[in-house]
Amino acid sequence: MSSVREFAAEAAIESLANNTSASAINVQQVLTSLQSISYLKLFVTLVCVGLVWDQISYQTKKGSIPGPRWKMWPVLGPFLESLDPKFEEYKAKWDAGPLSCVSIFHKFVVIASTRDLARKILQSPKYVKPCVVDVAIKILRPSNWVFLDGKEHVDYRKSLNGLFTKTALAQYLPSQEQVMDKYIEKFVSISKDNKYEPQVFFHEMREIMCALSLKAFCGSYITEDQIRKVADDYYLVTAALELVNFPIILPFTKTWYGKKTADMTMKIFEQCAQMAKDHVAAGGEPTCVMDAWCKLMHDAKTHNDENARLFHREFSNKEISEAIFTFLFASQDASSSLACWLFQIVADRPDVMQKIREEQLRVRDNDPSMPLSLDLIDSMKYTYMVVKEALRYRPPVIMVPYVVKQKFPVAPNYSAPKGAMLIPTLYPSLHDPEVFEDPEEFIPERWVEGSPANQAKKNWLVFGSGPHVCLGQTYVMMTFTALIGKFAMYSDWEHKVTPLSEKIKVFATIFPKDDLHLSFKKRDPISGKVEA
Ligand code: HEM
Repeated sequence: MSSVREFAAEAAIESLANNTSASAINVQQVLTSLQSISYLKLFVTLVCVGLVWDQISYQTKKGSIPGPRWKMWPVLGPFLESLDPKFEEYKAKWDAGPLSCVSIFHKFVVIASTRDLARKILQSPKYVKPCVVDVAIKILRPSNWVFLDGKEHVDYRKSLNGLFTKTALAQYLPSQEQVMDKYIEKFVSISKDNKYEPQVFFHEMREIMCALSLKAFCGSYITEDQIRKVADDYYLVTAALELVNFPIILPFTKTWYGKKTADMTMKIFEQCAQMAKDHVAAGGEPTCVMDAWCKLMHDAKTHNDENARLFHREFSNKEISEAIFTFLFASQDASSSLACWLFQIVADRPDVMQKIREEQLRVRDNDPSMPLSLDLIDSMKYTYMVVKEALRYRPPVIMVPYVVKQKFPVAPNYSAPKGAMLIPTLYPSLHDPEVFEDPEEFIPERWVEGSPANQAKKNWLVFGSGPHVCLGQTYVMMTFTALIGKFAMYSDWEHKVTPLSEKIKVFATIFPKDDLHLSFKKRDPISGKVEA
């Protein structure tokens, strides 16, 4: 350390010595003062310079937008708050102004709370790209398509869109219906074991969502044991990818367990991908996403149109497994959030439950055993509106973090600096009183065709907008309409309302703060008789 100080002193002397003779006197002074600085003084000086620099940098980036006057914790900022995010604190930020800011560690974060600013950001791939925590790249692997940007991303996305069209989704329905039937039985059985006393159902909701996704993605190639294992362990991936996490994967930490789970799951997906390739090569019809992908590759060999050209190369098992993992990753938390709110709200609103039941029997001509199909789901207009309203009322994804690639003139009076995190918020536009009368009320009928809500397409930001708009949105609407319809016919569930039921807990997405207390009983869909 002392040699560093001496070197600094000598360097200072050398450069100054080249100047005038007046400076030569100063050289002596500088040398003397540098040599007399104690280690402690040097350290304190450096810290002070760092802190002042940190504040100046914050003020420059902040400009005129609302945010803490000073970085309260000069370096840490509201790091501790971000470890335990509170919905009310986010809401206060959105209410602070169309743009507001905060600083966490060295990261400067700008939050955009209006519909138009959110849309502008989501639709400006020239200036921004999705922001992921460092550890996500390690867990999802750097080779994953989801990290592509610009044209490369757009091209890859085109090849995936075909897996989630309505026609493609219809092929996955039979396997999904099996899962729905199984879980109706399972939820009743769990409740029976607990003497039909309401109990926490948060974990069960996550499990059914995982099982539904895995069946849709991998069909019969994934075994019941594998589904159970992935469903049991998946929360380790969510925990590893929290916004604030240690960027290096150390053994036995959250991120280490998350990576282990992700690797285990992708290994299973790789095996399934090979089975799907074999099935399609043998002339089999698609029954899951993997089959559909292999079929597109297979059919592309004999076609040369624009769509077929996207599949003129062989996607490896590893590549397919990584992409399928991103589908699970993107769907699991958001779908579980929607499931929790939907089951809670429908139980709390007997009028809504009754209308769903009436419709479910009507569209099936009073034959509850009629299998799910695209046309059948399309005819469930009221049930669809219930799902849509649940998504508006409690949008699972409230904000989507992006990172600024180059200085972005996001508003006439403000440019977001390169490297800043820019977060468009989705919640405020879905609770905008100008568009949604009584926005804090759950009103499925607001979505009837031609209504103001239905016409305000720009406010429908539940699934984002622009090049990264949710790939699974049609899947979500179809799956949940079918799911809540079947549960309403074949089961009767009770929700225990607690003071925390309507309060929002933020855990990647949003959940009822009391973790949802439910109890399910078997119900005869025709007579409506409930088993005691
Ligand atoms: C209720 C359930 C869901 C909600 C609320 C939701 C919402 C979102 C949102 C807000 C985004 C970011 C959009 C943007 O940046 O503009 C997104 C992206 C994405 N979602 Fe979903 N999602 C849900 C379920 C699903 C499901 C089931 C799948 C897969 C089957 C899926 C696949 C994806 C993918 C792959 C992306 C990234 C797309 C890209 O970067 O090109 N999501 N989703």
